[in-house]
Amino acid sequence: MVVTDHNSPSSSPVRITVSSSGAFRNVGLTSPVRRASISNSPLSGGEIKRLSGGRRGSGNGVGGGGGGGGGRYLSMSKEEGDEYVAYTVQIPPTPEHHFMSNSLTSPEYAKVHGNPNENRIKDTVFTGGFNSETRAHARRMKSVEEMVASKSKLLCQVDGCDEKLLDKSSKSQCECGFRICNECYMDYCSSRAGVCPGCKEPFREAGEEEDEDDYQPIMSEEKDTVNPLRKNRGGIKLENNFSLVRSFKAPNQEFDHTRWLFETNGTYGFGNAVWPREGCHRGGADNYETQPMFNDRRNRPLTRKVGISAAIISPYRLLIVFRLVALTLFLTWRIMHPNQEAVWLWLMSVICEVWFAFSWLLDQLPKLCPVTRSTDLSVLKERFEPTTNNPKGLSDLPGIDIFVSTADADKEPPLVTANTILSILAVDYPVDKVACYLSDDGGSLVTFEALAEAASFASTWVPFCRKHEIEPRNPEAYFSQKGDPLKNKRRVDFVRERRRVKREYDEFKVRINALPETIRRRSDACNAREELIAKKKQMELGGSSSESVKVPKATWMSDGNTWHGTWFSGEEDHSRGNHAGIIQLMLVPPGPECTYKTENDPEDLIDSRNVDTRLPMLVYVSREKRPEFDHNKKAGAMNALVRASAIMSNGSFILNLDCDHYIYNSLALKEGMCFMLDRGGDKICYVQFPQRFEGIDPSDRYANHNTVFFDVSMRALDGLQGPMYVGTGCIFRRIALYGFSPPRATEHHGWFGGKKIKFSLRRMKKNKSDDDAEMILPIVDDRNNSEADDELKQALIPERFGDSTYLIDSIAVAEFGGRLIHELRGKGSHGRPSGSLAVQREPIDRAAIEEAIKVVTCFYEDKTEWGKRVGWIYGSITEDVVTGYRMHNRGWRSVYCVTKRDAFRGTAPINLTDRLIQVLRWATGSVEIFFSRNNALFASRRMKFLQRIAYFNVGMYPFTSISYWHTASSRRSPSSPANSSFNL
Ligand SMILES: O=c1ccn([C@@H]2O[C@H](COP(=O)(O)OP(=O)(O)O[C@H]3O[C@H](CO)[C@@H](O)[C@H](O)[C@H]3O)[C@@H](O)[C@H]2O)c(=O)[nH]1
Ligand SMILES: [Mn+2]
Repeated sequence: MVVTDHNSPSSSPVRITVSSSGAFRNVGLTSPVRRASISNSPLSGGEIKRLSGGRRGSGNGVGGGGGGGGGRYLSMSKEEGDEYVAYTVQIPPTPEHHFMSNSLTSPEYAKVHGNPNENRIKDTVFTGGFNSETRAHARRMKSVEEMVASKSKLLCQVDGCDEKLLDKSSKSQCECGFRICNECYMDYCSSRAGVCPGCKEPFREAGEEEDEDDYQPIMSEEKDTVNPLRKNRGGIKLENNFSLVRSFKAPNQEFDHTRWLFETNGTYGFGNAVWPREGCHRGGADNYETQPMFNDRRNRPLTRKVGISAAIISPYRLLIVFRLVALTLFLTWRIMHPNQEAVWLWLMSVICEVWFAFSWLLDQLPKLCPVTRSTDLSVLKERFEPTTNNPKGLSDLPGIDIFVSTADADKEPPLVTANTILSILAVDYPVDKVACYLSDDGGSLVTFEALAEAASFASTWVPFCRKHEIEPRNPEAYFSQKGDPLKNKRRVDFVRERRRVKREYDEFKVRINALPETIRRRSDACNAREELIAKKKQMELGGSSSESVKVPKATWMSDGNTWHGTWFSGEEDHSRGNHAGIIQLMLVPPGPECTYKTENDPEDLIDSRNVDTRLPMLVYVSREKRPEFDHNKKAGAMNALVRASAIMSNGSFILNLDCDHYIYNSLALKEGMCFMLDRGGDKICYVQFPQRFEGIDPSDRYANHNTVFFDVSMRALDGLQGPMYVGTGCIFRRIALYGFSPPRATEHHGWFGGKKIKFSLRRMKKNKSDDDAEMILPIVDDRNNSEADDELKQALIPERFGDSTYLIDSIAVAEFGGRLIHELRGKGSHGRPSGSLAVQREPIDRAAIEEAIKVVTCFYEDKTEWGKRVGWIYGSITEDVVTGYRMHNRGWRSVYCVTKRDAFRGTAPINLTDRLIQVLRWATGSVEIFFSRNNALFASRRMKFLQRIAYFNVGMYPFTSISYWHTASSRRSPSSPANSSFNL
């Protein structure tokens, strides 16, 4: 492996200026192409840091990765090394972190080591945020826990009350589990605005939203069962005003939640922000002496499930029944009336028809209970984002790593990839929580330099998008949009700045499109020079000038180095499928606080005062490729990114995008996170978004839109524990990708899975025999450390994840970041204190980058479970379906997130050949699934019956083609009895 440092004037692709002194770093980028304004500036000297994995030394045996990092780096110059040392992998200072690493043992920590709660208070609780917990709050939490422990289960837990619980049922009044007798409950309701003394939240009934549909009450438009409030509890009368719900349909027939919420008494659970609950305060009609409690809104769910109206679904179900009856009658008739003259043909036709009927049934059954969902971004903002009171506060949202895959710079134009990257860099999510990784399987310099160009252009584009709320944030798509660009734009400088940015983008486009030519010319010149030097040397050594010298035709980078990836000439070690691993940090992780320009520099294209100019971290990764290894296509590329990102940013969630799918709705990430962070979200392994396509002819002649699949089947599957993973546009929970099991699951026993058994996996005893199938999450519990310690060691054995300790250490941190906040966590899972993620990301140090290089080498996966149980699953060319299937098999659920404005948009093959190849590939993948252990016939009990049928059908559908083929070919002969075949 090589570390190259260069100080060549004005020609480096990226110049990263880092102040080595403190926490604040400036990211300065100059364009890779020399432009007058830049090369004149005093800052034009540049340096580039690139680490690349070289060919494994012959002495290094396969699997001998232990010494993988050692001695393979050239030294870096001192100061630059120091700058890198200033970075370390982001590990929020959580109790778990202290447990994992001993480097952070402050004396303070040591003092309180014995008390994990104390520890939590010291290190992770931040004061000041609108919704963040205060130290006092955390203390109270602790005391509540003590109280729970000390008091008998049947007595009221309110201090100073020893009343027996009147309601003998085991349920407590509030979901926090705080038990309270009826009298105290009444007291708290009337005098203290209905706040539970346990959790300091308005009372919410325990078990109100448990399991099966536990993260949202089903809200069906016909049944007004929206509000699970008990209407007459202890004399509290609640006005029944729910009939209003019916009228809250927007003109486009969609249910208007905001109106419903604010214009009725409908509440999201207990404690509505707008209407003080009746009966909860004294006084008569004008009893508004209690301020509406806006804090109560944290009890509103982030998402809701909306049942599809019976007016639509009932006729549909009826139709299915009707068709089923007709089919049965028809088939009986067919079988009863054999054609004696052509028995064989008749038999074949009947078989085909039965098959059609069967596959139709397989297709229809899983569609019986579709759902739609909606999210509430305002709740997300209130709960996790800094507020107007504290605008400088850090966001409490978990980190997301975004993976973009590209494989071939010829087939996947770099301009498209660059645009995708720009749409990601401008996404509306806390900047320091986003990290973008581009996986370049081609190892192409064109892609590399296109990415550097994109990083440079982003410093104009991203602030422009933020300032004027541009949608979509893909410049190509934005500038080619039809319609008035001025719509909804209020700022006076919009027109001028748009014009400037457009001009800049046009130049950017020209540069990107010229890249192959630029690089070729540059390389030719460099190669000619090298040849000349070689010749000179040969002459000096006494050779004749006529003798030709062999100089490899290298591809040259703009900084005067040969490229580590593939060369145009395809030399050995520099060809597709045989090149070193490369990791380049294009944009360093941003600081935690918004950086605004203080004065307006006339040189700047846009006036970015009051606009955050930070850019998210951006990394170029090209994994090592050697001919003797199987690279497993996209799945392999993604797994390399999973590992590299675990070390460099370790976001608890991962978004996967193909290079041709860009973010069309800048709020998409937040929409997806609503599901992950809502009550019950800890059971969700991924949120799949529909794939939408652009540039398809209006008649969609090759059925690129797949409307039935994306708008019917997937919605239907959403009602059956979750849609399949179908590739691009999917947010994963990192630990689900690591192969862990969900915190709790439901098993479906008996015929058609009618009997449900719910259990919590994390509390399960360890004496499970089929350990092979099960991987329990290594929860680091604050209470019983020793036991967790064992479990952790067991689950994280290097045989599973490979021998990178960095990677293994990062797992618990990723798990912590994906937890729900305490108030929302469900049974059997662990929460995190709210505010615990509002910490500064720790910088990346050089060792981390070295480690990241190590984990993208070919041999890292040898003798590990990557691709078998961990990460994207290998062995099928439709890796996506299998990967999702395995997760569902473990009991995870998934969610289908259809947003009003498409979340992502992409391009699809628009010529017949490409489309056929694509469809053939999918069908081949399906057949592979059918004949593998991933056939849904062998699915676990944690899958619902209909869900299994849906997965079974995935493996089954290609076989229908045989029947089609038979029917079609027998139809050609006019005398064929199969002419009467019905047409589905
Ligand atoms: O060796 C490879 C091959 C492909 N890819 C990437 O994988 C993605 C998907 O490949 P593509 O040929 O575009 O397949 P599509 O049929 O368009 O993609 C759909 O089907 C694939 C499964 O067959 C899924 O992986 C995709 O997410 C899904 O969008 C692209 O971004 C490629 O760059 C790699 O990174 N490495
Ligand atoms: Mn594609």
